[in-house]
Amino acid sequence: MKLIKLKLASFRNLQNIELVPGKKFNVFYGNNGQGKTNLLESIYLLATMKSFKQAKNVELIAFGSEFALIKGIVERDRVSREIALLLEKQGKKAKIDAKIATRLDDFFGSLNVVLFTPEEISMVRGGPDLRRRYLDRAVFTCDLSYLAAFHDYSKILKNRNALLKVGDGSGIEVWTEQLIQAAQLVIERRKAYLAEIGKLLQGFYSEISGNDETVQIEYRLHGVDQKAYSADPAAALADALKAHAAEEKRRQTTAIGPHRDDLYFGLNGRSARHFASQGQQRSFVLALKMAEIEYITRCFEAPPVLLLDDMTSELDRERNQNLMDFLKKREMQVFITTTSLSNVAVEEMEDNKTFRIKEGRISE
Ligand SMILES: Nc1ncnc2c1ncn2[C@@H]1O[C@H](COP(=O)(O)OP(=O)(O)OP(=O)(O)O)[C@@H](O)[C@H]1O
Repeated sequence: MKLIKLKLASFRNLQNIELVPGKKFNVFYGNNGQGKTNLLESIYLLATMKSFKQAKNVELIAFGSEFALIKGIVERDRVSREIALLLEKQGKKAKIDAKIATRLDDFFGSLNVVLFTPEEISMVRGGPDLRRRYLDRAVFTCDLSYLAAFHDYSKILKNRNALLKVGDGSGIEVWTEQLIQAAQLVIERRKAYLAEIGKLLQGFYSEISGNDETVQIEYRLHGVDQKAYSADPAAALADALKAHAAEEKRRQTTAIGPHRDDLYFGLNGRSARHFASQGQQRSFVLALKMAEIEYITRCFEAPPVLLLDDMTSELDRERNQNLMDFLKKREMQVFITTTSLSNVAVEEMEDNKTFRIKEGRISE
């Protein structure tokens, strides 16, 4: 999977861009605030329809403009397609080969991306919502039907919460039953994904850290007994909801379910969130991303495009070198941003293209 052309109009500070990236390493350099991250954000949007900064459309459209346009020509198995995303203040419209994309699988899967930014260390350190967001997006990439399962669950949860807010609890059983069913579909898919990623994680962590530390990744049900869940998921969820009934009445919201679950990241048998150093946490996230790259490569039989935002300044020399070795071995297109070319070992990157970004303009 490769992005062979990118056109931007009125996207943030990138007013008018036409770019022909190379098939392997693409390095974008420039001072702070010139548009490097904006460029990666546009590619991410083209793949996922979402901003990795959770930005609203009005923030993505250049100041003073009414809309922004992101257009890319992508190539997979020697077939190229044009993806276009029109961002208006009220919404987004996607077109594939000039036809409006109406179904999910019209749009998704033409371009897959994996993103690594310095901020993503907060996935280890921060609250569970960041880990759930990562997990849901990762599961969805290879399993489009996950989105329907996730939306079903969210709808039922919303209805159940609405009833908890207004009523005396009557009629809740119907929603509880539906919630239990929908929750299982979400949890099972998340767990299945983690089982696969878990198998790959250790190898990549060792590769990146160059030591023999051990890593673990596990799904953590919130307020539900893990063993009871393995034996009988529906009964375990029902029991947990019963046990939380008083709390639910008091707080007027559903107390357990996938919307509260978390991921556990372990390092040498201890919580990476609480005990790992910054460097170890960074290696953990990077290993997770490498595992995701491998997973996507297997399910699409084509590697995703990797977006590395200003990451070279974040890793030490040895980890950097290990990352470079990983990238060199793969037929994967990579977009790297950096403040200075001296931060990245361009001379080691076979088949590289460098671009300078200044005040929203890109030159080779
Ligand atoms: N909607 C918008 N319209 C015009 N300019 C915008 C818009 N949103 C952000 N910008 C501008 O984009 C610039 C930030 O770009 P970006 O985040 O890509 O910087 P960067 O080159 O990655 O810098 P750093 O190295 O500091 O991360 C800022 O100058 C900001 O004012």
